[in-house]
Amino acid sequence: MVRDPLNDVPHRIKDIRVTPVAFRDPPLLNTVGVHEPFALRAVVEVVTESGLLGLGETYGDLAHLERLRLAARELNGVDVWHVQEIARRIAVVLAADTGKGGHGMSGMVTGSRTADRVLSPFEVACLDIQGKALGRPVSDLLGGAVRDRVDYSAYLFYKWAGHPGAEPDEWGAALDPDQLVAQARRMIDTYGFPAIKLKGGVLPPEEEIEAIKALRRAFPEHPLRIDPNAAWSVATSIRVGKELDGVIEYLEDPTAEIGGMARAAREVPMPLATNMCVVAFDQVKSAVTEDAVQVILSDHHFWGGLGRSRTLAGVCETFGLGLSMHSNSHLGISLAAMTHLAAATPNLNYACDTHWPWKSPDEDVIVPGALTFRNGSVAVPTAPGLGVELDRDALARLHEQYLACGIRQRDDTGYYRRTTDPGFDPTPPRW
Ligand SMILES: O=C([O-])C(=O)C[C@H](O)[C@@H](O)C(=O)[O-]
Ligand SMILES: [Mg+2]
Repeated sequence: MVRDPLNDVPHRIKDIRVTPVAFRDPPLLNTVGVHEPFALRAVVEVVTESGLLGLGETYGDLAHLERLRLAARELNGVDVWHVQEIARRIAVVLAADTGKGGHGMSGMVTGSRTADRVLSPFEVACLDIQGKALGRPVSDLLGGAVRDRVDYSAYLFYKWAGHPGAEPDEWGAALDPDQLVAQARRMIDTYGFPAIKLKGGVLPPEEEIEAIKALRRAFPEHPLRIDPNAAWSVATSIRVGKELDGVIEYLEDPTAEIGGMARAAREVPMPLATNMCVVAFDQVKSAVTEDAVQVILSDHHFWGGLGRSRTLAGVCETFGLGLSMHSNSHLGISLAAMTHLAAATPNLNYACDTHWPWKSPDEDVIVPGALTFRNGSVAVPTAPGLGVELDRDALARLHEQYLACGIRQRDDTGYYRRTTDPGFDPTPPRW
């Protein structure tokens, strides 16, 4: 007899645990400041009456944690197949939420929807359980993998040699083109990444243009991108865009807002990409009408999970937009989710972002071995669900680290002011 796992055992939610964790993070510079010594994440565990465990990962800022816990209390008894009911309950409980408080992006992504950010880890955990119930990988639940490996890009950052007052880290300083090329060389030698992204908006644009040109000379075959997180005026964006004609595959968020991006897009020769001015479905219409962006970087952490990210992919396909993938500092549960999503998204036509190389290999919440990089790509897990297993000892260690580190909200600007320049003002446009 063929077992019908959908019907013979209900997979109703019995318990949800939300555990904040902290892991070491190098002093990576961006236009709003610098990464603090620890990055925060939250691990969401959903347990069903049938005894299955699903995993999700999301931001670890205190305001977000409080919302996750509020939402978790509403979800007991819901069947993990009823993600729409989960979304409805979360929308109801957050209806009066003004969206205030950090959520892990240090002010760089501000327009995403609170309910979508909260839904995401629960949805991923439910998909993990659904996959385990059926004995199928999450990519199968999303329509099936169209590739068995997912490409990621080398995500370069300007950085200090070490955190103020600490020893230099293993990567050392990267504050000029030669040091960035050395950073890229090391990252590509180690991981094999087929594309390169530079986090810009840190130094005057002329210096960042020189860095991109140095990367082009050193890596003639690698597609390149630069992302100043809207640090430039429209005029500066146009100047840099023209200067980098034929050098970069896309220019990511050179300037703020759909209107600014639209004006820049009319003048620059390459596609403009965004994970800042189109971060929710209600922003797509004006972006398309104004032809403000040609590539959207999806991110299941703020688009409301993997299912809604597949919907975004359909929207991009409909309007002829390119699709790439954004990341923040993350652990293995997120990497697994990103990999399943990318595998099951045929029109994801760029190497995805990942902060993975910046994380110490000995710090994660999953049992090592499920996700490995080869030639810049990760094999799509084929085990049921996400295909990763929670390492409880590691979770406890990183939770202790969270309690000890004292950081409760990502604050790149505050850290930069405290350590370097009390008068630092990241208000865009900086150039
Ligand atoms: O593409 C992006 O905008 C990002 O990756 C945002 C991140 O917060 C990045 O700027 C960082 O880690 O500093
Ligand atoms: Mg970006």
